[in-house]
Amino acid sequence: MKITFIGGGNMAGAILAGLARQGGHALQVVEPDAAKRDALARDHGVVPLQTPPAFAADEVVVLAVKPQQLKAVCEGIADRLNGALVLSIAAGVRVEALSRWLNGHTRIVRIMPNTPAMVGRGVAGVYAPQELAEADAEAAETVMRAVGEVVRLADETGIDDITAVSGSGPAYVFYFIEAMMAGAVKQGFDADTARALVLATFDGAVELARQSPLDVATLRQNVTSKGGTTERAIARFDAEGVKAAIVAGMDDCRARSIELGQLLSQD
Ligand SMILES: NC(=O)C1=CN([C@@H]2O[C@H](COP(=O)(O)OP(=O)(O)OC[C@H]3O[C@@H](n4cnc5c(N)ncnc54)[C@H](OP(=O)(O)O)[C@@H]3O)[C@@H](O)[C@H]2O)C=CC1
Ligand SMILES: O=C(O)[C@@H]1CCC=N1
Repeated sequence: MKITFIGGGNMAGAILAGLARQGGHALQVVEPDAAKRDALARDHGVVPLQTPPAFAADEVVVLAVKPQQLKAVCEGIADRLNGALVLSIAAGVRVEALSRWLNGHTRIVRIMPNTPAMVGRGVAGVYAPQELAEADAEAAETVMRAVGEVVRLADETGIDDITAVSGSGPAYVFYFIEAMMAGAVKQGFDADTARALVLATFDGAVELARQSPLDVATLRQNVTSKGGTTERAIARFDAEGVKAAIVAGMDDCRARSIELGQLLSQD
């Protein structure tokens, strides 16, 4: 597949790294920042471009700029698409607005990826409007399957839902890792050892959760001996409302996705 990314930032870089590793694709990136462009060319063999080329109907264009940059980018490529399949990874912005900005273009699929795509362990939600040819939806899934798992979403609101879970989710996990590393350093470990201990703990716990027939709550209870040490830690987390704060933060994340869509789709 010939795939051109418009925007070569964090998320595009992660997907391009995965696609390049898989091989077999002709990859291009349009990115104003020369340093980012050159790094993608050097590290992943992506053809760097300063301005969008003319596309063809058998090509894929991935819109990978910030939601606030999307309208200008769409208007800039609308008359160069020539029927190409457009995949938007932007948070919030709905198909209806994209289509309007792209002069009525309808071959549009929305995707909510996440940055572990960089190491082939992403999770992406894919929403294709019902009117779209199934082959286009499958093409979008094929692109994302190169860098991880894919979940097909029946409704566009599913993109808001999945943004709160897996799209933004890696940041929640890194936040928890950061907190545990800070805690480990406080116990006296040097930063490198703290990092190694915490990452190994995450790795092991996730793998155990994946392989075990027990549910996650039971696995947690199995660590938590009555009157023991873990119980104290969890009691403090509960008293500080950690779990409730995470759930509320995810609600806020989803609400921001909807808000972004409403704010940016008005133009
Ligand atoms: N980061 C993430 O984990 C995820 C991000 N997304 C979505 O991906 C999109 C990109 O996010 P992210 O990668 O984090 O953002 P970045 O800011 O890292 O990437 C956007 C890139 O687009 C470049 N750009 C700006 N204007 C243009 C233009 N006219 N033509 C081409 N390139 C342009 C920017 O350059 P400059 O910096 O010079 O402006 C920047 O390098 C967003 O819409 C976001 O919602 C979705 C899922 C996860
Ligand atoms: O924070 C954001 O807006 C983007 C979308 C999902 C992850 N990062």
